[in-house]
Amino acid sequence: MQNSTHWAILLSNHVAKKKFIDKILNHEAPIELNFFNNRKGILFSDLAIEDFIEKEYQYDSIEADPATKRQLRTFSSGERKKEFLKYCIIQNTDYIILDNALDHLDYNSRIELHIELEQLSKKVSLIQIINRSVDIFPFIINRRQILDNSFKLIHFTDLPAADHFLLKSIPQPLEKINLAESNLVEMINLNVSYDEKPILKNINWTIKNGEFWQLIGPNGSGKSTILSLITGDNSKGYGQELYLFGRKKGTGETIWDIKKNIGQFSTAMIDLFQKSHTVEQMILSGFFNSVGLYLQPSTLQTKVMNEWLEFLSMSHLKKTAFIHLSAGQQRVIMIVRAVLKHPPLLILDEPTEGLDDENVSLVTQLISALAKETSIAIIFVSHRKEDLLSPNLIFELTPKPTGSEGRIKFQN
Ligand SMILES: Nc1ncnc2c1ncn2[C@@H]1O[C@H](COP(=O)(O)OP(=O)(O)OP(=O)(O)O)[C@@H](O)[C@H]1O
Repeated sequence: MQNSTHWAILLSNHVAKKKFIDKILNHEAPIELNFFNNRKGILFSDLAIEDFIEKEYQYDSIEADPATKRQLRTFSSGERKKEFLKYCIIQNTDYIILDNALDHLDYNSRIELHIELEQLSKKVSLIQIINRSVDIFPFIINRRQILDNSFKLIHFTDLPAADHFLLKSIPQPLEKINLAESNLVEMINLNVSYDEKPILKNINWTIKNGEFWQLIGPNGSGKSTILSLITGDNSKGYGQELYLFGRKKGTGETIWDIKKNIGQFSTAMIDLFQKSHTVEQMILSGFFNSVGLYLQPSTLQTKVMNEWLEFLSMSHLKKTAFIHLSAGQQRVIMIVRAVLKHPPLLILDEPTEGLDDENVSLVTQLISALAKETSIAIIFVSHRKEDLLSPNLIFELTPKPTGSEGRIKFQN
């Protein structure tokens, strides 16, 4: 297989990625890629993985790797990628489209996948679709970028990251949530196992007011599990030394007693919203903790919403449908929705995954401003080190056969 059959294509978030990928798979690739038009391909992407999980669930079957005796949904997000790649390889297609293959993978898994794909490139053509230029595999020499839905392939240039906002101060909340406790979360010797498989072992972690944490750990080390304990969504916290906002878990609190103190963002949350809502409706719904705006906002609430839009230099987009925003703008609006009330704790689960360089800059500037200008404690979960973000503390999970151990890796 000649190297000339491998392509890296950098897509801006303005490009309708699915449509572009479907064109290639349906033998309608643009001229430069017409090598693929009479060949059979398969898509390796998060969406393809989700479809696969749906199929396994529907038929109660194990399709990806029968040897594991486990359905794909029972794996962590990183583990799922590895399993699904094995499945793609055994389908023996002429080419594989790798859609943001490195997203959600930890550092070592990225290196492993890189080596594996370089080997694989000797047997099968690869089309790497990426949003971030740093992710391009060095062994792929054909590099192009696409900036809009004309799907025109142009030669690759580095786009400068733009400064978007931050000329003003973060808008203040209507009321401050005052907590007597400075320890927002306290875990003492916390253990979690699933079906007798130990996941977390003797975790000791205290999160205080205003701290900016990054939570790291390899795929499957238990990051999502820890977050679900903090948000009150995981029942494994009962009967353990887990204190959330000054109260021991399982002492008669409601889920709302916990959740009212937390703002949360994960990419999966975007799917919960009707995208036809306008930007202002999306932000205002944060006052009512509703998925959509069903109550009339007060004058003061509207004033705060306007202040946020001004802060973001997005006032002109107020009446725009959320769906028409760029992916980065959508995330910024979702994060604003989560922090309107300046909750004591903000949880950001991989907020930059899938974004292009320009939108990463937009989102990281907002997070950085929240960390610097407010007393909101932040837990930022990411496998990437973002240049614009400087968490004060890093909590690292290290997998062991007896369950992941946790430690503070960095403190400044
Ligand atoms: N409901 C469940 N039943 C059985 N096993 C589970 C369940 N939820 C998670 N696990 C397992 O617990 C381990 C930790 O998963 P978790 O999703 O917390 O890891 P993670 O660090 O967030 O991974 P990633 O970086 O890949 O997202 C994994 O081995 C996963 O397969």
